[in-house]
Amino acid sequence: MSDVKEFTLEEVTTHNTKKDLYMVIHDKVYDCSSFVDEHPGGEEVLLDVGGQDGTEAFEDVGHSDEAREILEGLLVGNVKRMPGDPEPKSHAKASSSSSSSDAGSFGVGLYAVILIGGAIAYGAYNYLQSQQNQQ
Ligand code: HEM
Repeated sequence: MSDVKEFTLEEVTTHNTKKDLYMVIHDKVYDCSSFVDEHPGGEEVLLDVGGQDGTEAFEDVGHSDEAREILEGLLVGNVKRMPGDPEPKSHAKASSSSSSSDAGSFGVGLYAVILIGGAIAYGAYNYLQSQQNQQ
C-alpha cells in the first residue's frame, strides 16, 4: 500500500457490507472484505464491527502476531479525526498495558516476599540447629 489515504469516521461507516467492509483498529483503516470468508473467528464478528472502530473487539480476543500481519496487509489508510468525532478507542491497549504493569509489580512483590520469607526460615532453621547443638 504505497498511497496511504485518509478516511473520516463517517466515510468508514459507509463501508459496512460483506463485500465492502472497512474497520478501524488503532486509528488505522483496514479493508477486511477479502478476509471475511477466511476469518477463523467467523464472518459474523467482522460484520458486527464493519464500518466501526473494532479496536476493542480485536484486542479483547488477543489475536496472534500472525493475525496482526494479516491486518497489516489489509491496511488502506489512516483515520482523519474531525471535530466532534469520538475519541480513539485506545481503552484495550491502555488497560492491557496498565494491567500488565500491575501484574509485573505484583510479580516482583511476590518474588520479594518469597525470598525474604525463605531467608527468615533459613535463619530460624540455623538458629534452632545451633541451639540444639549447644544442648
Ligand atoms: C481484520 C481484522 C481481523 C483479522 C485480520 C483477524 C484475524 C484472525 C486470525 C488470524 C485468527 C486465528 C487466531 C489468531 O491467529 O489469533 C482469528 C481468530 C479470532 N478472531 Fe479475528 N481477526 C480480525 C478481527 C476480529 C474481530 C473484530 C473480532 C471480534 C470479536 C475477531 C474475533 C476472533 C475470534 C473470536 C477468534 C477465535 C476463533 C477461534 O479460535 O475459534 N476477530 N482472527
